[in-house]
Amino acid sequence: MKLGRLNHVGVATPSIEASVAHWRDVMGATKIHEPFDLPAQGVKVCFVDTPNAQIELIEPLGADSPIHGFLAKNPLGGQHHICFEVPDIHAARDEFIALGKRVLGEPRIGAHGTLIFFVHPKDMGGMLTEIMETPNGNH
Ligand SMILES: CC[C@H](C(=O)O)C(=O)SCCNC(=O)CCNC(=O)[C@H](O)C(C)(C)COP(=O)(O)OP(=O)(O)OC[C@H]1O[C@@H](n2cnc3c(N)ncnc32)[C@H](O)[C@@H]1OP(=O)(O)O
Ligand SMILES: [Co+2]
Repeated sequence: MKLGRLNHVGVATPSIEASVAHWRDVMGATKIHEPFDLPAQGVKVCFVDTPNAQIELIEPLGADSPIHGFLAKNPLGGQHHICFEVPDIHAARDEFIALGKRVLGEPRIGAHGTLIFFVHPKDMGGMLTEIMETPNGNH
């Protein structure tokens, strides 16, 4: 596996509105994007730019949201996943499977509009890991 660029740190929250106030007023984030719903992934998303990466705030959307369990255990929310870029999402998926890691589902379109998949935290040292195909032109 050739580690690519850190694209974002996923932070689960019960309230994007409250978290935006924290990242703006406490952390001094200068660029907070408009929140948007991602119903296919069961989350509402808001990107907060940092000087060298991005915070991806995620709030549950719908009864089947995959982050309800996390928030039940962590009511304040917190660091949920980390996302790295790869040039070839299918080759990366095959590599993780060959390494015996549990890849969760097929590659699907994520919040940045490119294909993503997740690797189970229990196979990744406790860190839910998202792999994302590098957006066009940023190889
Ligand atoms: C895709 C749009 C956007 C993007 O960037 O493009 C996003 O990133 S959206 C992010 C939200 N979507 C996902 O997280 C999808 C992948 N996640 C899952 O399929 C589940 O969350 C899963 C399978 C990782 C955990 O599901 P759940 O919490 O319902 O299962 P368990 O309670 O049985 O958990 C099993 C075990 O794992 C521990 N766990 C759960 N979540 C995390 C986490 N985020 N980081 C670390 N560990 C986690 C949980 O505590 C359990 O451990 P145990 O010791 O057995 O209690
Ligand atoms: Co993410």
